[in-house]
Amino acid sequence: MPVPVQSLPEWPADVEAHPLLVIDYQLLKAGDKEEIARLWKAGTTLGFWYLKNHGAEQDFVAMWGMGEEVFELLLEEKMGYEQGDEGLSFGPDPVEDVAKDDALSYPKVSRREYPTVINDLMGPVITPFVEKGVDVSNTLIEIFNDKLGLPEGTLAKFHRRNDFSASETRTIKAPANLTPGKLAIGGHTDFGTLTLLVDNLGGLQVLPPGTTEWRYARPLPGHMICNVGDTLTMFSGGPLNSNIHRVVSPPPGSQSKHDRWPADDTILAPLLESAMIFEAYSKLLPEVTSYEWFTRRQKNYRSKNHKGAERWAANRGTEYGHA
Ligand SMILES: O=C(O)CCC(=O)C(=O)O
Ligand SMILES: [Fe+2]
Repeated sequence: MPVPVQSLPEWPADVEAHPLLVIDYQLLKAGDKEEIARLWKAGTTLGFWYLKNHGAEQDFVAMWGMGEEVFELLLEEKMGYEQGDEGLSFGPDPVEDVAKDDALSYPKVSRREYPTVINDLMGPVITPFVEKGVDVSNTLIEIFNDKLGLPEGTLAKFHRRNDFSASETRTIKAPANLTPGKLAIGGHTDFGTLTLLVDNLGGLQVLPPGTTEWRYARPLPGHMICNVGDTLTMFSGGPLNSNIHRVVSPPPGSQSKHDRWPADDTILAPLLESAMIFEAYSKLLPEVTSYEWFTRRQKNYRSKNHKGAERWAANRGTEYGHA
């Protein structure tokens, strides 16, 4: 039987973690200028921050439980719902991805079908998590819009709740007691506008800008870890930082004895409007739509599409400042 999240071992005292700014969602909602300035600082430096008081704390627990049920499915059953090699990642491979569009329209199918176990958990677990994720993302996006000096609603136009996008919720399992020193996920940047991450155990590491040492970003109970994705870096012309990160396994200390369950809600879509941003952006990156950006990266992850040594670069993001 899995150990309840509330009883998991705490972060080991002898393992150092990188401090992230803690941002209070309720203060952001209330328009608190200092908190908004701290969010901007987090977004333009490391590009990672904690978010507290977001109201989704119980949904975290439900999502981790959802992972446990789904990953008990036989592989053959899951492969019947495989994502394919065309560049979109909804479906099990070997993570469980559910499109935001399907979670919000359930029981109407918008993008694809899912195994019964997912359908059964859509209403009670997945849809409420996605609803909250979309609300949080849209609040953060509105603040960044303002701080970037864009006309009101500019970024929002590219993140309309009911417009199709590559936004999805993703659940990944890293089983307990893995061989130490392995990378669960290699160094990468995220595709989307924002990622909202809910980890039950450690493993996530960031490479702070201008340094060469990977540092743990430890999960804090009840907090999301939010990060800027490639799309927001591109929209902003550079200042909002989609920072490189990775996941090492197993989790540190006695946490290593437990299955690791990250779930995240990733939001993606395109933009370009303010003259200031446009100029900075055109120096940084050639013009590309979010669909092209996402599908290029996702497609080139797939082993069927590997073409020798150049495949690694083919699925990279903004790590090297170019597309
Ligand atoms: O598992 C984690 O903590 C991070 C996962 C991640 O980086 C991703 O899904 O893009
Ligand atoms: Fe990531």
